[in-house]
Amino acid sequence: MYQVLYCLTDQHDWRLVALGGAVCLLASAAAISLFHRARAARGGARVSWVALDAVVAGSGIWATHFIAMQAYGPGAGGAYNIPLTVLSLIFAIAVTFIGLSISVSVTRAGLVALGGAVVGGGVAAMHYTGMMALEIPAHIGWATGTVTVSIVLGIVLGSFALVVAGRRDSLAGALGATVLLTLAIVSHHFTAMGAVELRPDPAVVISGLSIPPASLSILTASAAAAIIAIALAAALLDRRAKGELGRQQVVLDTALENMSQGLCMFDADGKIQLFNERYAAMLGRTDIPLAGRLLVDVLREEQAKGQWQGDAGEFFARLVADAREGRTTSQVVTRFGRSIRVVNQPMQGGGWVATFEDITEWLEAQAKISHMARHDALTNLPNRVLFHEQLEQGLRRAKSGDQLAVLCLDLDHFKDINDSLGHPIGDALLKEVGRRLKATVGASDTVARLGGDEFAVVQIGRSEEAAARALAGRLVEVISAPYEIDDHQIVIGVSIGISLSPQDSDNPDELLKNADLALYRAKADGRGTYRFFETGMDARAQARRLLEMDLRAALLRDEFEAYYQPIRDVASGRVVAFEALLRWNHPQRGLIAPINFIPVAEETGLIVQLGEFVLRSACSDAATWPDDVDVAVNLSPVQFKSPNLIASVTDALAASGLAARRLELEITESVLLQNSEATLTTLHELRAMGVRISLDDFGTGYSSLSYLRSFPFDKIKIDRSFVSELATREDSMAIIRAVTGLGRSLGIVTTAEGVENDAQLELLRREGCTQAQGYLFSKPRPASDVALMLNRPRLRVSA
Ligand SMILES: Nc1nc2c(ncn2[C@@H]2O[C@@H]3COP(=O)(O)O[C@H]4[C@@H](O)[C@H](n5cnc6c(=O)[nH]c(N)nc65)O[C@@H]4COP(=O)(O)O[C@H]3[C@H]2O)c(=O)[nH]1
Repeated sequence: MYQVLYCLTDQHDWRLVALGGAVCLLASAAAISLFHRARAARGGARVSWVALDAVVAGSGIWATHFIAMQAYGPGAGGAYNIPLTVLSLIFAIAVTFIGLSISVSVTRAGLVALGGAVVGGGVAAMHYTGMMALEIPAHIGWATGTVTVSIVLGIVLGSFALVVAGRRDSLAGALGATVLLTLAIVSHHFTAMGAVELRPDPAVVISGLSIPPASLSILTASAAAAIIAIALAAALLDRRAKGELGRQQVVLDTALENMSQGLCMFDADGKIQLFNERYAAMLGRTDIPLAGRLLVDVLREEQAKGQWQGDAGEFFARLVADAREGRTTSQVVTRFGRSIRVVNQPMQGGGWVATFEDITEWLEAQAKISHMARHDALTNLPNRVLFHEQLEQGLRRAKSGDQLAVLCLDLDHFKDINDSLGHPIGDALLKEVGRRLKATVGASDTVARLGGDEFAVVQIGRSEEAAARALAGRLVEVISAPYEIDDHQIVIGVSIGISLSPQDSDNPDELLKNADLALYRAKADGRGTYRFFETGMDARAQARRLLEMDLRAALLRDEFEAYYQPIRDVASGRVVAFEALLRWNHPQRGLIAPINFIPVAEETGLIVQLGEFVLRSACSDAATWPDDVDVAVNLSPVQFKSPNLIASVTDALAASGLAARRLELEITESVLLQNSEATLTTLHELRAMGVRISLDDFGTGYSSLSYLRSFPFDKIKIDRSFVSELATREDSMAIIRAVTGLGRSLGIVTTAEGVENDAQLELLRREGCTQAQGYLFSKPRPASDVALMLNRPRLRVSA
């Protein structure tokens, strides 16, 4: 130590030492700056930066050494061997290049230090080669211990210098590293110089291949100038790079702050490295310091404020572990009433980026879409899709003991309301029906609208027939109560079909189908009622479907024919008219009576075509009869719903040339039951054409008498059930008496149907009945038999 101090103070020119130190500091600063650039670069660019760095550092070490040697008094008389001087420069640059290459490409502090040690070794290699180049008239000896210390100093301080430089690219880091590298070079040099032991020997000859100190001064000055130039260029480049970096930073900041998502970047330890304001705002972390903090500390702080629940440590550890194992995780969390989707994406080299997206509106829209897909828009009741799911769910529960009933509901003649009062009223009615249904069923039952005027109910947990029956009865009653919609009083009935689980099936589709079949039955049985599913309904429905297909084919194949039954004047016995009765000449089944196909024809609408056929046939047949013989044709209620009725009557009359007064149309009370306003208008129009209107099957309805007031009928036809019971039931006699009396006083013709014997005819004559019709005179017969029926008073031959 003393030796080194002595060497410094007594053997060196301080001004030159200061100059060497300055050159060394400058070169170190440039070297560290270039080291940072090299670390930031990749591939070929990095190699170039390292090479430049090695040239600057190597030249700096070399220049420092030779400037310091100028300051070394004992060496003043000597010269420098050229090859060794050059070799020392090559050593300085080459070894530094190796050391820098190591430190630049690694992150582990140990390896960075190794690179620094190599650089320190380079300083020593340069120094001792440079000393070997010194040629003075003396022998140079070395104090081994001091030599070792000088090498260790260079290596250790060199390591420190690069470790500090590698830690971070900051001004403080750069300054620290510069000082350490300068110290490494300077301390090595002067310690090594302290190890020199000169033994003067004038016999030592200076070789011819040496450079005099004056020339070396020029060389070292050039090297120093080159270093300064390179240092300036590096500083400039550094500045430009920093400027570019700054601009990129601004762009990045702008992008980050204008993102609709929140973003936060964490390092491998879970420390917050970067975040945007949206992140802080979304998670309510605007008043908490975030930058550089461990996420777990932030969470704990929030927890203390009551803004975060859970085990912060465990949550944090899981996040760090997921990132370490390269797992991308995603979850939806709720913060301040908002739903936020968080995605944690691991980064290469450790750490993760978390993005936060507010998906509240998106989730709401999703929920709305899913609601719309499973609910009916008008009534907001579950639709067929959801109903099916609920039914399945109910059945699953039923399997564990509970039982259930499916009720299918259909509003009676809803189409009439829609057609006559308009769709807005129809819609309002459906809504109200839905509301009433919901209000009537039990809390655990479900109501759905399956479409149109079809509703369904699942009664859960109570499958006994009695419970389903009670509910169905209640529903019929509740739905049938009058509705007040937009100043319209509406009355509508409902038909209900019921199937039970597990009795009828435990399969949702089958239960629905069975309830539907039962509904079909309820409708066929007169509507406004409910029916339970029974085995065999399926077969009946199947038979109906076959019949429907058969009917359509029969229409095309012309298998229908009008038969005629005479109607006689009771007083004179004269045939005054014939009633047209439809028959189906089935190729396999023979002659089929209307009771077997008219209901299906009415349900399917085929009755309109059939009715037109009968009208045409009856009119053209009647046109061939005597002028005083009329023809009566039955009209179905369904035909009154068709807008073509008036036109088809007009056409039939026109085509046949039959006088309208000879045509009699028979309608039943059920025609007047439906949309009476429109029906009455049609009836009046027909009447205005000269056609006569009869009220058929009188006495079988609920308020036959009241219908007589609603329209001025030309004829009342007393139902054959009263005639057949004339002799046995007094009330039948009383009814016939009342009807004939009523007819007389109103000036309406009365016709008794189903007269089968003389006794009945005699009683009817006594009561003043105008006309009679029945097997007593003839069964319905084909048109070809009309002449026969006109000429013979009684024709018992059956048809
Ligand atoms: N037991 C008994 N029955 C008698 C007697 N006299 C007549 N009948 C039957 O009573 C029915 C009278 O016709 P309806 O009441 O209008 O009842 C008709 C009518 O409502 C309907 N119908 C028949 N043809 C047509 C048609 O062309 N169009 C429409 N819409 N309905 C028709 O089918 C019903 C049944 O017709 P049919 O089977 O031909 O039955 C006829 C006739 O054969 C009798 O003395 N004893």
